[in-house]
Amino acid sequence: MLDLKFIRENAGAVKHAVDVKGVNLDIDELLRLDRELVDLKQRVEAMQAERNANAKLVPKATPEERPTLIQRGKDLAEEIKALDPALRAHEDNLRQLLLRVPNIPHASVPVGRDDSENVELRREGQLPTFDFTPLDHVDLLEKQGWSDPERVARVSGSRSYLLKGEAVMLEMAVLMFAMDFLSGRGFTPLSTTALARPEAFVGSGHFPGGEDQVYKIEGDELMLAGTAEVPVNSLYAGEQLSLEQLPIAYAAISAAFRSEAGSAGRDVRGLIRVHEFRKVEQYVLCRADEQEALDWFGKILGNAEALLAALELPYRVVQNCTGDMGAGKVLMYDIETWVPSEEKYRETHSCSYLGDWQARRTGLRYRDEHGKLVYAHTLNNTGIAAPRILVPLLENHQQADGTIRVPEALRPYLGGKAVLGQP
Ligand SMILES: Nc1ncnc2c1ncn2[C@@H]1O[C@H](COS(=O)(=O)NC(=O)[C@@H](N)CO)[C@@H](O)[C@H]1O
Repeated sequence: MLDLKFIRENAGAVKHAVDVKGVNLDIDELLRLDRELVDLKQRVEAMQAERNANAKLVPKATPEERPTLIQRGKDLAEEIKALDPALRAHEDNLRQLLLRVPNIPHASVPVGRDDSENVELRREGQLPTFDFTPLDHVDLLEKQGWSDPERVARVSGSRSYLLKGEAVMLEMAVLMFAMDFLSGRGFTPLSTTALARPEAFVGSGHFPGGEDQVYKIEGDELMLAGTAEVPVNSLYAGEQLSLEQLPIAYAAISAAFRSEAGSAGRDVRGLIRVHEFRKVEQYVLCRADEQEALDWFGKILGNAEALLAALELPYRVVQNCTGDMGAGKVLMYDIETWVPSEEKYRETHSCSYLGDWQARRTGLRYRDEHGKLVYAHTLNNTGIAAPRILVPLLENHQQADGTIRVPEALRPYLGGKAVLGQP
């Protein structure tokens, strides 16, 4: 959400953001509604002023004048009350529109319609060469008896997954490694629920618009978040944080649930796109200072890159174009990790800076050095998401006999093993 004053004074920039982000919103309609609401509020204030002035006359009035004055006071009270529904309706309509206003993209963001126009910034790591025919992750899991896709599909349908044996230890090892790594870099570990109230989805910016991605619970207002970003972003909603409490930096591990509505037919095989997964999420809440926030952007991006480097996985960093960054982002980079079986880089991390757009809709404020209440800036990036990360992990480190070489960094989490699986 942007400041209404900012929208009034920068309608052109906001309309440009609406246009380049492909948001379906009429800013002129919003500004018209805003003006109507201002007029309505001024009318009510004028009537209240008249009513107050009128009330002061009553004690000084003569017995003849008093009834008229008292009646006038009652009439004014009725007229003010009669305007209430219109005032409330206008405020609600305006808020609904404000929640849809996109953030202004950073000057460096390439204008584009969709992910095909994202810009590759750099590639890191050597692509693997195999002197044998490599298997894809589904066949590797099958070969090692680490999966049971038919049985789990019978119980839990498509986009479900079950890991068995050492693949389970690998999944937990990579998540624990990420938590260890991030807490070593000053991120406070959190283990959070994925359950959250609808307001938390509004606060993060997933609502309005992303309702169809979220699993709801019959008869319960709580919903299942697709990322710990949703509950974590609302932990401090409505509080007045102190400067001493900032910056807040969390490494939050949670389950993540996604309906993947609209993804029919995409990535239906294997572990890339499932309904429930686990994610270690990097979340930062800092002062409303773009330079400090951009430094944090570099840190959380760098953390993810360092994790991938430690896992000895080749990847590339892309900058998301305006059409593939979502309404709330100022700046967004995806990290895509090499998947040999597809001979493609596939997204494994998504790093975002949202300015005060989330803070404004969540109510995340702090008292600055002048004692002024200021909306904070927020950022987030994936630390590690499993099982998706297992796809490049298994495929890049597979050996000719179908066993998996364990990257050095993970060995301490796997009892020192250098290889997983049986030849
Ligand atoms: N359906 C899914 N199945 C498995 N992994 C997924 C799924 N959806 C997303 N992920 C993983 O979660 C990561 C982050 O998801 S995201 O929507 O791109 N971004 C966020 O959720 C942000 N909060 C940053 O983590 C993705 O890069 C991917 O690695």
